[in-house]
Amino acid sequence: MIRLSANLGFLWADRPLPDAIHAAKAAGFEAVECHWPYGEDAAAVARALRDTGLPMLGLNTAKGRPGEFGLSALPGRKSEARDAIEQAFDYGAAIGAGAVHVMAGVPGKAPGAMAIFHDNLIAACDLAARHAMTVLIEPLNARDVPGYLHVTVEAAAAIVRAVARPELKIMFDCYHQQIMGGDLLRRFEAHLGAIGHVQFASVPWRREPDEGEVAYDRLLPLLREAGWTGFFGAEYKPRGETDLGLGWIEDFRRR
Ligand SMILES: O=C(O)C(=O)[C@H](O)CO
Ligand SMILES: [Mg+2]
Repeated sequence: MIRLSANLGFLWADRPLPDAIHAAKAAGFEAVECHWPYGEDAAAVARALRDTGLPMLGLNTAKGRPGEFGLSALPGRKSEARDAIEQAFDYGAAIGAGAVHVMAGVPGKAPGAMAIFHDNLIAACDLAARHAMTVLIEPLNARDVPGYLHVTVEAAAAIVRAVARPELKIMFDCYHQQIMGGDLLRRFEAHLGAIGHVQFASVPWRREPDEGEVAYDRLLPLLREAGWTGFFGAEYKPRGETDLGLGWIEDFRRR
């Protein structure tokens, strides 16, 4: 059985987060995840999670200034990066989230960026160990986010190996990795042991998974057969009202 998580950074994004959590429950999702919930009252979010029984899988560290996509690999921004990591763990712990996605940012060719990211990931892993949470890093495709520190699952896996902490895992977003070379099943299998979450959306439009070049109704069962036992995060930008585009769920569940 495919277990689905609703990414509330995109789905029902026009609603306050507690309302979006209830909408996800009503639509049949079994978990939720979010992007940057910091403007929302954590107690209200925690209450909605309790009332619906949905786990909150994760949240992102702050993006920084417009266009930055994170702070954790940027030279000269250490205190902001550490504040963003602490903020994510504080908020995540308050709502019982499972993971923090530490966003690296777009250092381009800045010297030392990888070493800076490494140090910040160690700090994040220390917090994760204290809160029994996971740290995720997510390779983002180079077309949408030019200059992002790591754009392929292979690059993310090299970082995971170098940091060598059990708390650190990869967010394998099929949308980004299809754009960065495809061959999704084989690349997923090669890195399964290092993967901590999976997301999906149509390619190239990043909309509902019932369109585009990837047959997710077939791919997700194959990822499960390959050994993935976790949730699949629906992280797409709805074509219109979120509720009107959910027909794909029924089809996927039959698989
Ligand atoms: O963009 C993505 O794919 C993500 O999962 C992150 O939350 C960053 O927006
Ligand atoms: Mg993603």
